[in-house]
Amino acid sequence: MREPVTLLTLVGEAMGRTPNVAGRFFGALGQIGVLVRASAQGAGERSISAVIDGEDTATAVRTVHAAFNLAAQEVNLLVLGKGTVGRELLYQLAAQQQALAGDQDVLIKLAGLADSRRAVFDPAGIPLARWDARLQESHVPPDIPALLDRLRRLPVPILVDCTAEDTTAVYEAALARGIHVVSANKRPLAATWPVRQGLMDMARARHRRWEYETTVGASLPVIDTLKGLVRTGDTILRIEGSFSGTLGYLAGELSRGVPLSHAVRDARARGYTEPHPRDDLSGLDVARKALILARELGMQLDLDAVAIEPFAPSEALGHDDLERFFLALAEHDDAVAARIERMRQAGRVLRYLAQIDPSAPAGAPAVRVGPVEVEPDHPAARLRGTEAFVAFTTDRHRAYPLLVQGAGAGGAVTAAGVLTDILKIAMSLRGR
Ligand SMILES: NC(=O)C1=CN([C@@H]2O[C@H](COP(=O)(O)OP(=O)(O)OC[C@H]3O[C@@H](n4cnc5c(N)ncnc54)[C@H](O)[C@@H]3O)[C@@H](O)[C@H]2O)C=CC1
Ligand SMILES: N[C@@H](CC=O)C(=O)O
Repeated sequence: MREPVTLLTLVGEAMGRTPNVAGRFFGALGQIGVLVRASAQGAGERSISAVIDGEDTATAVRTVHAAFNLAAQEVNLLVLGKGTVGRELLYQLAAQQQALAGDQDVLIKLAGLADSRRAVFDPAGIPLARWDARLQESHVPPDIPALLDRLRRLPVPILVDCTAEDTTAVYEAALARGIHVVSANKRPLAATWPVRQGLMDMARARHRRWEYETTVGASLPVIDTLKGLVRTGDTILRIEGSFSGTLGYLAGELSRGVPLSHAVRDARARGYTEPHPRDDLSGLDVARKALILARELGMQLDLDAVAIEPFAPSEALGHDDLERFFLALAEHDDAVAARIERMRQAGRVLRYLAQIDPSAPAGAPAVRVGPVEVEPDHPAARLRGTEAFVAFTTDRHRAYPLLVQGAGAGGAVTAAGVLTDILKIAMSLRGR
């Protein structure tokens, strides 16, 4: 037995007549990885005791209080990335923290924050008005395993991935430690099927949540809707739509006569594009989204099975350096403008569409993404700005596809979707 130990006792009237008191007590401790070394139930049915490691005392007490609604449910976040989405998430948290604690009994704390160069961690919670300064003051490099080790000791630990990196190893480390994951980042979901499936299995085996609603259509309820259709036994016949806020925005700007390179600069400045806009213009970002949806249907595909036609000429997309990239893109401004004008004269508009066809014949790609010249009566023709839409044609929604439509990119909507995913986890632990 490790020493020192703590005897944690839950005391209450009428315990013997209230169902599942012991389940909630031990379940709450198990959720945060606290080991119960010994346990006993009082003969008078008014107390339950557990012997736990002394170092777990504070966390265990807070967690048990929350499990019995004696205190707000504390949730502890480690946020990776403070770019467009991460930064906006922190602003929204700062604005909502008090209301969530008061109205929803959920106390969301920022335990840690990391960018690519440094990290800050404070188990008492980093004040949300000071996260920027605290990170600037830090000289600590982002040692992710060490940060996760500290996070897992706190009630309801959640890793929030607002980067655009390959973070599959980070998720593995988080889930192995019993940490929930919320992703805005599509890359781990678009990893090879065995890697993605391994993470899903790990989350399930450890009863941890992995939420990723914002990876397709920002805060639009695309993934929840699809999961609902699949779980209730509907058969998905086809999914199609315009999945990219950036490409929707660019198509609109081009049709107003804005040169391609200017419109892309503008979309990037507005926070719609991926960190490198090449990922949008090449079709890769839409391909990842389409793959994420296809996999929800159980289609065991990898990214290389997606047929991708780029939005902009591939030869313009080679440069890593952004200034050189924009210069190369500008060389194609006139040709792209001429194509848009030809479409306008023919009464059509340019859209970038994705199609998922689960029963595609052998040899034909089941998932394809690419530019399409659509007629004015096509649902995509009416999209404005960053609007995205996803149409689900199913056995039950055969005559009229089920449509999800709205802003598909941008810091504010995406961060709100990430916060919603965090709250889903917190609320489910409160039984709501
Ligand atoms: N901007 C949008 O409208 C939407 C973005 N997303 C996704 O959200 C993610 C973030 O997007 P943005 O905020 O727009 O990108 P961004 O480029 O503005 O921010 C990414 C941040 O991650 C940081 N970072 C890079 N490597 C890191 C590491 N190893 N550890 C910690 N931080 C690291 C970078 O320093 C940067 O600040 C991307 O995966 C994107 O696909 C999803 C839906 C919509
Ligand atoms: N770059 C993406 C951001 C959201 O996923 C887009 O424009 O759709």
